[in-house]
Amino acid sequence: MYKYHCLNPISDAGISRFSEDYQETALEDSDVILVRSANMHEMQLPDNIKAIARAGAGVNNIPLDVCTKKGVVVFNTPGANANGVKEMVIAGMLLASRDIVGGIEWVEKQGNASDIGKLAEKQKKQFAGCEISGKKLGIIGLGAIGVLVANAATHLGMEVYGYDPYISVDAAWNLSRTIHHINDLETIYRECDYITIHVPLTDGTRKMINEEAIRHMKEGVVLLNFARDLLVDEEVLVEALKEGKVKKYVTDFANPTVAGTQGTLVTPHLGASTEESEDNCARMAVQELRDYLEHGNIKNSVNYPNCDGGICVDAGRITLNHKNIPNMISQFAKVLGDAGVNISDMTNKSKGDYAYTMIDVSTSIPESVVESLREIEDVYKVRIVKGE
Ligand SMILES: NC(=O)c1ccc[n+]([C@@H]2O[C@H](COP(=O)([O-])OP(=O)(O)OC[C@H]3O[C@@H](n4cnc5c(N)ncnc54)[C@H](O)[C@@H]3O)[C@@H](O)[C@H]2O)c1
Ligand SMILES: O=C(O)CC[C@@H](O)C(=O)O
Repeated sequence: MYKYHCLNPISDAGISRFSEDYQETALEDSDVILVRSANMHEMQLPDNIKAIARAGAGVNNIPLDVCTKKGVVVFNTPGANANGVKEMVIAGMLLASRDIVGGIEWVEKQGNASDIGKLAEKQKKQFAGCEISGKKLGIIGLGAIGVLVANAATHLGMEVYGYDPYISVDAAWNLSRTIHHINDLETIYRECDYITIHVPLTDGTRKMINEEAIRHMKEGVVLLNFARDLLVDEEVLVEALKEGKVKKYVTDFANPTVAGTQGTLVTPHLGASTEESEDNCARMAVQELRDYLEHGNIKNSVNYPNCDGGICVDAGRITLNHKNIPNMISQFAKVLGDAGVNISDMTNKSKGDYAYTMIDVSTSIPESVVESLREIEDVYKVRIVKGE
């Protein structure tokens, strides 16, 4: 029986894909964790945890270093909620361009006034705005969301400038040919009427929209942030809103600095809150966990390499999460050889400083072998996937 624990509500479209061999349990008893935005940084991770699946894209709520050194594989669900966010970004650009919200509120205030139609015609000019068609949109980060926003904005008549020095081949293939590929952020800042940011929050991207960046932007620019609030120096941004340098700040992250501040349009982290996105993320997350628990396969991990050994057809399968340093494989082979365990297949993959080894064997695996493998320095986790 495998055991899972959910730190946030996870769509039943995914949970229902756990077979009868799975049971929801308390954190301390579980093998794997499903999470959305719950902050895990202060959490004590029980030793039995083997994997965490983030039903979403951003993993800044998960202590990756701690997990990696405990041999805990962290998955996310790339692209599964990208369409939901894309639609919010388009809505954000429209809401920032025309005072639709102000207009709706005005009508609500009139109640059932009999002359409301006449009044509306008189008052409507205060809610007028501009169209997005023909304007320049700068997109920072051309991943799953950035590409969808770029293509949709192009179809809405915008001229799109895209910046992503690390763009993946897949993303590049999916990008409309009409998009200007920009190699420096200054061009985006100088040229664009709307700028939207779609990069992960890391030490390298924290506060990338700072005083200097804003200084280079066009007067009256609209800034959209559906990625993470800490990407923007919001203290500086609020000043820029007061001065009119930035016309509107559309953000999906409510916090005391921006909530209720003049010039902001703030939503409560709604980007991925659609039935479709929640279902897609949950389905992908559960699939990743099952493939890892049942077969030892890794797909879409942010801290360990992809590894696909399919279904084990031999007597046993052992997996090891370890440091990516010389002499590890020979130590594993020696332990198995000394115990008379024959290796029938072996895969070793690495990602940066960390590696994952999958060994299929043609005989059963004695407990003493597992213990010896665990004793090897810089081995973080040893798992018998099959053949105990
Ligand atoms: N508001 C929401 O509900 C919501 C939903 C999904 C994702 N997000 C946030 O949006 C982020 C992006 O999501 P995604 O699905 O597009 O992720 P993704 O991984 O598909 O794309 C991120 C892109 O950013 C690029 N990048 C990284 N550093 C960069 C830099 N310094 N400059 C320019 N580009 C850089 C990467 O090369 C990649 O192409 C997530 O990390 C998450 O924080 C928010
Ligand atoms: O789970 C959510 O609602 C938000 C997800 C989003 O922030 C993400 O990074 O994918």
